[in-house]
Amino acid sequence: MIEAEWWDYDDADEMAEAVAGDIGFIIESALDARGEALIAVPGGKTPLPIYEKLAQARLNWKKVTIIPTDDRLVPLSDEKSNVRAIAQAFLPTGARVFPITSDISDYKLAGNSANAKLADLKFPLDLAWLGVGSDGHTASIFPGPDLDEALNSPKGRHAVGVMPDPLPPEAPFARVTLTRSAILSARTVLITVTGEEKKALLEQAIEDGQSSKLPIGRVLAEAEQPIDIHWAA
Ligand SMILES: O=C1O[C@H](COP(=O)(O)O)[C@@H](O)[C@H](O)[C@H]1O
Repeated sequence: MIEAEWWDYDDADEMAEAVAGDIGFIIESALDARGEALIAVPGGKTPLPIYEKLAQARLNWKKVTIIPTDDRLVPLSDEKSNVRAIAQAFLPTGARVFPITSDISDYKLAGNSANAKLADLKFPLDLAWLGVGSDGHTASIFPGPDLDEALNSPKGRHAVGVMPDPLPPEAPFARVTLTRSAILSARTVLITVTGEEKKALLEQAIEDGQSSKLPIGRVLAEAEQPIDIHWAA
């Protein structure tokens, strides 16, 4: 049974303020408890105003490592690169922004390389912050030949390479993504979405649970922790 708590806002600005406050608190608690924080943040467009607010928080950013939940296999200079937007927002704070892609075009090898890079970090994540695509993907867990590996890789396998099928028109690239086990081992899991369409999709995915056809439903179905879902119209 998925335990989800919804937080509704009138607009994206109000949501950005509230979510940045919550994430700031999560980071501060991790710094107090362990002296460092490791968080994964989504790419795409929805999180951009939240990055901006969060980057204004007064935190000991030098002890914070930020990784993308997933990335597109494009050069770091490409505006579709998730880590590029994360770096633009957070490098000025002094945080460590950790790319999970490299210059490897074979997506399976790129996934292995991301997994090897992530072995240098201290999991579990303090936060897995997820977005949801209008097709129901989350991170870069998509329908296609790699769905099973992304969902069912064993504990300790943090990342895999994926080829979405169909390719999403807004960013038609092979990807690397955190696995479901890496996401769900996080101390906190938080979702941000906007718009009525994604709200309805997420409600249906939660209701369907294990039998959901959508990656977000399949990920959440295995969650043992309560999930906070922040939604703005
Ligand atoms: O391609 C991606 O899409 C999802 C959703 O992005 P959004 O702009 O529709 O919120 C995102 O969470 C993921 O990280 C990204 O690679």
